[in-house]
Amino acid sequence: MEGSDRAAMTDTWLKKHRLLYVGATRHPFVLGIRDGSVDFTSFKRWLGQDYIFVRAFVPLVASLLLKAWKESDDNSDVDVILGGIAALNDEIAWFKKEASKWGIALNSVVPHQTNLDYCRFLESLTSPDVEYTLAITAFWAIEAVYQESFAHCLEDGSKTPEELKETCQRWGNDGFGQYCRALQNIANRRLEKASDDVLAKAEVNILRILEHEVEFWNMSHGV
Ligand SMILES: Cc1ncc(CO)c(N)n1
Repeated sequence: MEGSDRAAMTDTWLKKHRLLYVGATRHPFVLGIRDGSVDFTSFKRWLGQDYIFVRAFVPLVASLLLKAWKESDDNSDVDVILGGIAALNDEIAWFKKEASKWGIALNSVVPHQTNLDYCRFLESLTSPDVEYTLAITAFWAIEAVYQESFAHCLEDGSKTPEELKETCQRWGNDGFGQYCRALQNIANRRLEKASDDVLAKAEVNILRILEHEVEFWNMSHGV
């Protein structure tokens, strides 16, 4: 593929895999939050499982910071990822507060198989053998799905229940949107210079992530 076609590789992939991307970001669970029909039992199931997922996100972002520091040609990558670590620290504190509001004992939540499968995938990305380009592209895709999903629940015309607005704000706010775009810019810059082999792997990872995200929402619905 010619260099010019790679300028925004992530956009090319999202267009190419549009159906799957829409499946991950406009899932019935998300649409249920947006139209107010969501069942709070599903929401609580999601909250407990996502706390487990977010904890498994910590080693991934830590490994990413190390890779950026060692491999990146641009210092500001480390700053962006460090911002992600700070956000994750807030997020974990927020999960604890939110769980107590809903009467969920986080320590006794049993991880669902779907969640374990996704966490195992995250763990595979923490390996030092995984190139920085692959890890940052995957990290962007994971964050982008939540940003796009929850921002949709805050758009004009949405009927998101008051109790769920804070959750939607967490990932749907403009600051998180800017952070996702910063990750996407890093991914695009790296992908532009990547070998065909890395490009092919990065695309496969994005497909896997979108599939995992659909399964994760399905799990919240109890299907
Ligand atoms: C399942 C899942 N995907 C993405 C994110 C974004 O951080 C999250 N918290 N949980």
